[in-house]
Amino acid sequence: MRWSRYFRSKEESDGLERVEKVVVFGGGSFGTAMGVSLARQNKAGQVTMLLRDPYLCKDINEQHCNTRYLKDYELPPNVNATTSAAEALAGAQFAIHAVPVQHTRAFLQGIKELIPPTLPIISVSKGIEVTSGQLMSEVIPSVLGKKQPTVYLSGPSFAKEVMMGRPTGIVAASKDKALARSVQRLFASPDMRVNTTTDVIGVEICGSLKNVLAIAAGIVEGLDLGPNAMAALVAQGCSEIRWLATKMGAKAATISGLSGLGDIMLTCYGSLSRNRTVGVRLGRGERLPDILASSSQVAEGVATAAVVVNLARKYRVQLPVLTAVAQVVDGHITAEQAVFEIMNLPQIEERP
Ligand SMILES: NC(=O)C1=CN([C@@H]2O[C@H](COP(=O)(O)OP(=O)(O)OC[C@H]3O[C@@H](n4cnc5c(N)ncnc54)[C@H](O)[C@@H]3O)[C@@H](O)[C@H]2O)C=CC1
Ligand SMILES: O=C(CO)COP(=O)(O)O
Repeated sequence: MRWSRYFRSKEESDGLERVEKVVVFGGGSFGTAMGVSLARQNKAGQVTMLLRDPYLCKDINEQHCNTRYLKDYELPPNVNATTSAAEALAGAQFAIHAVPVQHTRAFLQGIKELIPPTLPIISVSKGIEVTSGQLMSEVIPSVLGKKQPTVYLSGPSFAKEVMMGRPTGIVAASKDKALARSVQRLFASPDMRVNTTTDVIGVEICGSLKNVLAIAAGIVEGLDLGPNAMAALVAQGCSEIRWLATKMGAKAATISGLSGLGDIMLTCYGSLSRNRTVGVRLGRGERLPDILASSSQVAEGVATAAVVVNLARKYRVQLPVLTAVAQVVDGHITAEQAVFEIMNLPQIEERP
């Protein structure tokens, strides 16, 4: 970066050091990690997490530890937690929304009277609401109104790595360019690079579908099919995501960027992925209800898989891998049958 640009961006970031309070909706691993990332670089600011569980609040406030989701990490002193939405929202200048997609509507409906109409909501949740087929960029405005400022933050970013301060690159997507730049400056740090884009749909659909593809990658791992199969599967999955995302209006640069290819690679190959882990266990022959019952963390791809079938129909695209995941998840076929069916599809010419 040229020095002149460095100093310009420094000036802008100094402005955001005046952010005194950020509220985090949801006290799981990613809400905590992103809140901590902000708290570390702005020690004079306050990060307040809004949780449902008073015992977890007590641990966060007294032991400075999220004992349920990230028990191996100490939280900075300027991170606190409350179960009171009024207390959490009072004076907040940004809200990070990290409640799982399927619970977002009910959660926001419950607190919407307390959310100021000018408060920017930064959604980090990745998935599609099953009941409506909507992305977060549709769900949030449908509850809070179209005028609520919103940004969608996505990209390859495991919560634990963010907690460890490892270098991470993400994308802030908003139709409001100035707001996307504010969020870029808010999160940018020596550990975190943040790109901006106006391609909200691209960022959101890639972030949602990569979770479904990661389940497929886990299945290949669990069935021990080997690296040839894994590479073929991930390449096919990338094509399917590109076909659907393009029809939905996503830009090519988004699909090949951090929130597309970047997050596909992380989630399909990274052992920290919950979606991939669900796939590994399915591939090893475990039943989905048992897998879900034994995990306290959300794997958004399980719910999103169900919606993919409708999207394939609506946008008239064939998505053999992604729809096979849906069939395995809903118990129609086993993981072995899915592999057999995909391998026995007609041989084809490469498609653009
Ligand atoms: N963990 C990660 O590495 C990353 C997660 N994400 C996304 O962030 C979102 C949140 O994920 P995590 O924090 O990892 O999940 P998590 O499973 O660690 O925690 C989920 C949190 O949501 C809360 N919650 C669940 N149902 C709720 C309800 N009805 N009302 C209010 N709160 C509720 C839980 O109590 C918990 O605090 C997901 O959409 C995920 O895809 C995005 C990037 C990375
Ligand atoms: O979205 C993620 C990383 O970018 C996290 O993936 P999992 O939800 O599969 O753990």
